[in-house]
Amino acid sequence: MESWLKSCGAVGLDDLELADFPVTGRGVKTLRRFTKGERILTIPSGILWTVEHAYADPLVGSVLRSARPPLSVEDTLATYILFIRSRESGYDGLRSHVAAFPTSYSSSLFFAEDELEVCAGTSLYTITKELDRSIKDDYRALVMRVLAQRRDLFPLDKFTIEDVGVIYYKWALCTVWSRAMDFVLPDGNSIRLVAPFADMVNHSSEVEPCHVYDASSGSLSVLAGKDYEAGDQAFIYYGSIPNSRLLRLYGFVVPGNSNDNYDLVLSTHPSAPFFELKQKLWASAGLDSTCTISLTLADPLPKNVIRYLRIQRLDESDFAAIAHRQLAAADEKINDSNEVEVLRFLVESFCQLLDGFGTQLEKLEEQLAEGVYPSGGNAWAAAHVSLGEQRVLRLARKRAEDLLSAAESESGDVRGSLPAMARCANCEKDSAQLMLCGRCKAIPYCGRACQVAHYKEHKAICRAIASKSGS
Ligand SMILES: C[S@@+](CC[C@H](N)C(=O)[O-])C[C@H]1O[C@@H](n2cnc3c(N)ncnc32)[C@H](O)[C@@H]1O
Repeated sequence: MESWLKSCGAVGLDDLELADFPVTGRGVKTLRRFTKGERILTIPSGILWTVEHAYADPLVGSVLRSARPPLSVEDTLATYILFIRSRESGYDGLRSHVAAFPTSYSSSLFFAEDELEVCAGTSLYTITKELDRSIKDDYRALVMRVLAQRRDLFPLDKFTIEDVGVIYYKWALCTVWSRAMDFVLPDGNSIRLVAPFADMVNHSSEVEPCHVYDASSGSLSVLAGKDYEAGDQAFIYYGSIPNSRLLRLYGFVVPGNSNDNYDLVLSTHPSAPFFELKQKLWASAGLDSTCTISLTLADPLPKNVIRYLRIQRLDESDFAAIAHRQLAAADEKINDSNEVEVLRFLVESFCQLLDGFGTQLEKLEEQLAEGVYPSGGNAWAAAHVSLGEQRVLRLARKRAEDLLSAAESESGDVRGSLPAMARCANCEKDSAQLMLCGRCKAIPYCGRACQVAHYKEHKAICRAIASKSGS
């Protein structure tokens, strides 16, 4: 591959070589000192893998171009890679690059059931399962749209025998996910490319972003993201990516990843009361009736979550009261009861989400410390994804609990003392004989039967309040 790259004008290969390193596996070794910012490697336009290059291919270009509906960028690249891989002659340079791709990947897509189970409750768990299903459908659609149209270019034994084909297709997708680089062009469009040899450079969060695409020449360069001594591994920065995404796309995790997050999906059914009015309010607050908000370690409870819920939980009397004023950003609380309701709902929701994790945070930490999951293995990586998401959610819950305490004391709705004429939380009957839940001492019931009937709904918030008050 190196001689092909040099003959095509690649610059920098004499000062670099491929080598095996602990943790990252194969990577690029520097053979001399480099100062931060210095150019290490340039791969010229002609030998990059892009959609344009695939479209320009004399054999397969027109097939890819004419697919209807058009193929996605990743399907175009994956199909082109599969096509090159299947050639027995010609395309020597590209074939030498394909021959250097890993033969298997450690993306969560390839995890055994019990390995994936370790991160049950995470977004990775759900997405991986969905992806596994959708890849089979996508492959069938690809066969119909492209592969079966030209058996001469896509031979049956390598492409269209269902099980074999799906395995090849998954491999090609993982190749694109783990090796492609994305850039925004000066005209605002974006480009996804795979650059031979530059795609051998591993990720480190300790280097500055240092791979650049020159739109005028169409070449890809890697600069030194820090100072290197001869013999050091050269790195690039793949991006601020949480472990869930790293594991799905690249097949590795960074323990204690500061980019870990939890994608909170907020949605409201269109049959909900006042849905259209609420939809307008969400739009004026820059939100949508269904939105995904990323909770992060740095900002575990973004304002948009509360903005969304303030609007979602407006009732008839709120609408009457706010009709005369603009509720544009929902930045300020709407009224005391709405605020308390929003925050109680949030605390409860976070408790339920946390309850949904297959293995709780403390248990995972204990298992990792005891070496239950072999370091660097699939289950170990899945455990780190779960840890990251649970840590973010716990911070979010704590933030919501603190806000709830403040809102309750402001509104006079302080837990622990029964307001006059309070109602049973289950049957909502007024009663002078109400008793409080013995554990959280916050929620009133008219009797044991109602307390038992309400337990399923109550248990999450009960646990949260009780753990906060130490009972
Ligand atoms: C762009 S390729 C880099 C070259 C790759 N190591 C190879 O041998 O082809 C990306 C893949 O390298 C590995 N990798 C990159 N950075 C890593 C890191 N910091 N820790 C562990 N594996 C890493 C992952 O397998 C990832 O999918």
